[in-house]
Amino acid sequence: MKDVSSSLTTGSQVEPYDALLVVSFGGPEGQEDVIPFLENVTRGKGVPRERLEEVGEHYRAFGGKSPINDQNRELIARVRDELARVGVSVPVYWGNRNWHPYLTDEVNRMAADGIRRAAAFVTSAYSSYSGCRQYREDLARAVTDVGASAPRIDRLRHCFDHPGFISANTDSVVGALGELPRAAADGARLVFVTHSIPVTMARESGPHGDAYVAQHEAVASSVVQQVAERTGVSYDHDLVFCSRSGPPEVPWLEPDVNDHLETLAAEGAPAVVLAPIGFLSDHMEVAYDLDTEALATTKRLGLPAARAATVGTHPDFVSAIVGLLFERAAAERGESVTRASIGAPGPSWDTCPAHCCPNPRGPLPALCGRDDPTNPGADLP
Ligand SMILES: CC1=C(CCC(=O)O)c2cc3nc(cc4[nH]c(cc5[nH]c(cc1n2)c(C)c5CCC(=O)O)c(CCC(=O)O)c4C)C(CCC(=O)O)=C3C
Ligand SMILES: [Fe+2]
Repeated sequence: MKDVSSSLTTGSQVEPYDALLVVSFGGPEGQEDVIPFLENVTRGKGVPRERLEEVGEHYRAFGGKSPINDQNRELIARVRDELARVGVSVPVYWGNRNWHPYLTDEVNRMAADGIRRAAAFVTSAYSSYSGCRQYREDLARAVTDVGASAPRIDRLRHCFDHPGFISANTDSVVGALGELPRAAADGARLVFVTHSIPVTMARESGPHGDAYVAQHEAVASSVVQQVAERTGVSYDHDLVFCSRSGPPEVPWLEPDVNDHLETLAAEGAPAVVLAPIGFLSDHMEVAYDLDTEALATTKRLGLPAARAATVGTHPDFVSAIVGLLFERAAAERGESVTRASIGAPGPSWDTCPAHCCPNPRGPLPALCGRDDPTNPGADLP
């Protein structure tokens, strides 16, 4: 494996890029932001009113402030530190889909700063319409809104398979095992948790379908293996889902984490670790759906439980982001790169194939795919 992050340090490591753009979901910063934020998220999505009110209450209970923006500020600070540490000077920008700083405003700022070509790190590790193409549509809209002065933007590949993402998650699981009562820890079940999505969205995810679940299963088994190497214990594990939305008649991925905890308790599991591998930081889904709701379920069941940390600003995850930037830059310079990757699906791809993660409501312009007319490698359907 070519370690691009430790080679000689000059700005040339990021050529042809002159900026890194972190692209995220965004979240409200106070009570008055909650409704407009939720309107942004759910516009045209057919989310029932009762669900919206319920989720609004989750935000209200936290003072109307989602943890996600502060987490992103912290992540960006650590990425800047890491770039400085390896001697690379490149500006880092931040734009969101659903809240300030909005992507279009940030791309405008990049254009004003003279940025010509940027690499985008999207804070979503896996393939799905919500986590992949929808961000590519957001980028297309931002670039169109800004017009001719907008930079060209390349999205960095999904990070689910990156060794730094896997090892950061392993560290978190080992840490959580250490919080369990000693007698119960060795028999603990590792319960990996991610965001539920509609079954049809899961079926159409990735270049050949079914990528969303396959990628999570691969991460879960890589982490289980690394945990076994570190602790000497081979833990049983499951993949479960949280934060189901949508109308009740539309099937979403199951089992729900709370239902699964009931099952484990009935089977006599001595303890559980909840490992939120589907979330890169402590989003509202983690703060509410896991730390509030699922941990209340374990308490009611008398099941000892610990929640593993999200990768957040773990140093391995921060250097994974910088590694992905250097890897892609080298590939764009025409150098041959070995992609750092762990797990059965193999390294994720730079440019999405034409029908990857389709929009369930019909096609919209999207950057960074083979069906993107602005992409020099376009291979239009
Ligand atoms: C796959 C996936 C990710 C992971 C990838 C990624 O990170 O992008 C993700 C992230 C997030 N989802 C978030 C919040 C919300 N998601 C909603 C609704 C939905 N999510 C969906 C999927 C995903 N969502 C889907 C299929 C819907 C139904 C509506 C639709 O088809 O789009 C709703 C509306 C209410 C509701 O329906 O629950 C809210 C408020 C926040 C911010 C949290 C915070 O504030 O800390 C984050 C990071
Ligand atoms: Fe969501």
